[in-house]
Amino acid sequence: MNLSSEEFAVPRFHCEVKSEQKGARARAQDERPGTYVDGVRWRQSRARGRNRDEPQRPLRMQAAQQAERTTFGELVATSAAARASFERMACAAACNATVLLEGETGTGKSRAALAIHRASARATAPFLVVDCGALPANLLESELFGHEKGAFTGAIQRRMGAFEEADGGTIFLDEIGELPAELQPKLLRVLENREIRRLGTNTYQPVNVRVIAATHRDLRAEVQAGRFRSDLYFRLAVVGIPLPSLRERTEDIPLIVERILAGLGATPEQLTQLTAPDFLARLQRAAWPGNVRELRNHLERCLVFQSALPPSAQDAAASPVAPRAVDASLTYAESRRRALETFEHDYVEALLKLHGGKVSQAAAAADMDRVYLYRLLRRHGLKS
Ligand SMILES: Nc1ncnc2c1ncn2[C@@H]1O[C@H](COP(=O)(O)OP(=O)(O)OP(=O)(O)O)[C@@H](O)[C@H]1O
Repeated sequence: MNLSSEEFAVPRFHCEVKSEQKGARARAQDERPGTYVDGVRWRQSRARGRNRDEPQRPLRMQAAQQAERTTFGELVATSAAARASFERMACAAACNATVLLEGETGTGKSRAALAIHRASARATAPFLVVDCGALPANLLESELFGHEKGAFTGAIQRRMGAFEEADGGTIFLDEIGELPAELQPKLLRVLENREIRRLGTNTYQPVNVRVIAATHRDLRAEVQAGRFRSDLYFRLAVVGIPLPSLRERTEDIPLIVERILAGLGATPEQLTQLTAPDFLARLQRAAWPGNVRELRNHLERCLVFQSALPPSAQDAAASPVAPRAVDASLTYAESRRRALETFEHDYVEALLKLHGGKVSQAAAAADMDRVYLYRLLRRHGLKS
């Protein structure tokens, strides 16, 4: 097919090809400038397999594989959507390609990245995490690529960057959608040429690192809006893995609840109480904007308060059992950790509410670092 566009500038996503049950469908992505085939505007085309069985065979194989994989690393699921993601993770582990994990906050992106690394040939080499949203551009550049002594004020000694430290292993670039614009071409270069340049030097050195990136943003929309470089997006999304939100797969909730409670060391009585059909049905009806992380935090609160709390933070805070929050059968350290988690959650939730959702204002009023407040909000599933 000979496609030509009306103008020289084309949309960043020109055409989408999707496999369907009986073949594939290609569809134009943007009305402007439009796509023309022999002078006729083209919107979509379908391609079918040569015989009926041809497209069915891989689909059947895929279905059989999906039926088998209900876990990947510490992630568990039974829904078709999550199992399809697990299959992709397994494929990603078997190769060296760059991976882009896309999903809302708390859907398990960090755990998926670690599990891919652990299942890969690089498992015994380092796994390094860099949060691209946590640092200003100059510090992030040094964090990623390192710096020479005197490269900038305060660079009192030479420092290795994460890419060098992760040599032979994997680097996990969390919140890649927050990568400052000035660093985007630098990361692109690393992905294309597999070489880095420390701040303060003019020479490039080779690196052998597998990149897994994650974002809670719709990165394609960021590209369309001109905030994220399309060439970098395509370099990152060689293997794109979507992680579905919890509300898109409420059938996974019982299994996930069991897994989380076991991990939290729930007693058999607590397990019975918190996996009772009524309680699970309530959990399945809740919204969980913070996804599995929020569900996990809620279950932790249930264990602390020794009660099947209704799945709403406000209800939980108003629970009459709150004053009996101490469980002396736990170690002091564990009990303290859980109480602190609950306090942190409730504090930052109330703080943000008080300041109408304005993070900078809330951080200033609470005398907290804004980046730290963001981190807390994300950890507790209160902000994506
Ligand atoms: N399918 C799952 N099965 C069991 N636990 C899960 C699953 N998905 C997520 N979790 C748990 O939810 C919590 C949050 O996961 P994780 O930190 O990987 O999320 P995330 O998507 O990286 O979040 P963020 O975008 O905010 O960084 C972890 O405790 C993780 O173990």
